[in-house]
Amino acid sequence: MKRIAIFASGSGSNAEKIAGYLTDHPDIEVTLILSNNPKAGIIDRARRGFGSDQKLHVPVLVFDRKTFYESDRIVQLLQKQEIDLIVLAGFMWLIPEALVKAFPQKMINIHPALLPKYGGKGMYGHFVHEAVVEAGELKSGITIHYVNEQYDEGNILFQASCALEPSDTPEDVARKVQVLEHRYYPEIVEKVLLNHEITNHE
Ligand SMILES: Nc1nc2c(c(=O)[nH]1)N[C@@H](CN(C=O)c1ccc(C(=O)N[C@@H](CCC(=O)O)C(=O)O)cc1)CN2
Ligand SMILES: NCC(=O)N[C@@H]1O[C@H](COP(=O)([O-])[O-])[C@@H](O)[C@H]1O
Repeated sequence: MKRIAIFASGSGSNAEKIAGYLTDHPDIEVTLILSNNPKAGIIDRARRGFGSDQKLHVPVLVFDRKTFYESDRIVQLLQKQEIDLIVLAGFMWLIPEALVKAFPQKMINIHPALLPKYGGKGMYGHFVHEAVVEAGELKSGITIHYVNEQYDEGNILFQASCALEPSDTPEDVARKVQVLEHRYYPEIVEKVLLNHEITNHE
């Protein structure tokens, strides 16, 4: 059984889609959800349960900055739980080097733009879509990549794009990008764990 830990800071719609997609999967389970935000929406989603019958209940761990950056508690916990893949799904802090090195090529992230453009520090959530609109881009999309020590610079696994209209607002872009996220992230997580081939949908 392959075991996944999901990190999320906010609403958790991607985490929920992944957990729902993998409910009753014969070879993969979502073992733990972790968040740096005690008010994150993912906490309520986990409390309600995942899957069509909301019967999948996944433990949630909330941690603070001191624990995350000044202790090895999170690394120790993930190693003890024999996590095979760490999935960042709207996690908003920099993963420290110790955690990156403890899980080499075993940590992926989804970014709501076509990297390498519109990535790096400060590029998260609506800031990304505002920059895309400001630049007059006529397409955006998603990038799923391995995580290294820097923001958004890990090897790219998958990209999918969507067309934009000149009249699109950042909110319109966010909606179009979220459709791609929910469509592809669960499948890419599964393919990474099962070593299945991944092809782009640009
Ligand atoms: N070591 C890594 N850590 C993280 C990565 C990564 O690629 N390597 N990806 C991010 C996710 N992300 C974009 O996909 C991202 C998230 C947040 C930020 C950012 O600028 N954060 C702010 C703090 C925001 C907050 O406290 O709410 C900041 O660092 O000032 C950039 C990119 C997850 N971690
Ligand atoms: N740079 C990181 C970043 O901006 N990540 C983005 O945060 C959102 C989380 O939504 P969710 O909480 O509903 O899954 C997603 O759009 C994800 O791509």
